[in-house]
Amino acid sequence: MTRNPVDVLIRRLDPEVPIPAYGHPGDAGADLVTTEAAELAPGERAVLPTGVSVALPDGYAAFVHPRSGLAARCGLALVNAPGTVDAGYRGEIKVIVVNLDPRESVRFERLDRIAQLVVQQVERVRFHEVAELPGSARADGGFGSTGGHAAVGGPAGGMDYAAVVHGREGQ
Ligand SMILES: O=c1ccn([C@H]2C[C@H](O)[C@@H](COP(=O)(O)OP(=O)(O)OP(=O)(O)O)O2)c(=O)[nH]1
Ligand SMILES: [Mg+2]
Repeated sequence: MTRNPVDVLIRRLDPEVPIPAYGHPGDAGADLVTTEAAELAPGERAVLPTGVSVALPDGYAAFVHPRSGLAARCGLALVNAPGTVDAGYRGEIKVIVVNLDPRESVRFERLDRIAQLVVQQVERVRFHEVAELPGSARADGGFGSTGGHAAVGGPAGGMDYAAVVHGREGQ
């Protein structure tokens, strides 16, 4: 089943820039181009303009993701991947690239596709401060803890999540 597309307003700041397009049906990302040619030495980074700005509907955000082909072929990464474009941002979308190849420079021509934009619905949350968090199977096991000794504490032990949240409403 195909869902209706979400409408996003876009402004071209450069008349030669193509409207971001999905390569295939079902693709998550629409490609962004750079309007400036650039050459990055190994380890060098740059903030590249894309020539577009957007107005996303409330409740959405757009994420600037790397293109895997450039990552595999040239070692190109996005410093802040994925870059977050807020619904209220009306400025030009920029792409913060870095050349991670230790030896080779990477060169872009004007209008080369350098990144892809993924538009997603995002939740807005309310934070409820509590003295103790409910238990969980993972508990405080952090990086690399899976597969070691068993986590202490059962699922949601000792606290009714909904009661804590709803019990505090109106306070
Ligand atoms: O890859 C990116 C990431 C962000 N932005 C724009 C849109 C986003 O809404 C704004 C701010 O980004 P972010 O919140 O990540 O940066 P910040 O350092 O937290 O800045 P601010 O204090 O303005 O929120 O910059 C881009 O154009 N490209
Ligand atoms: Mg921010």
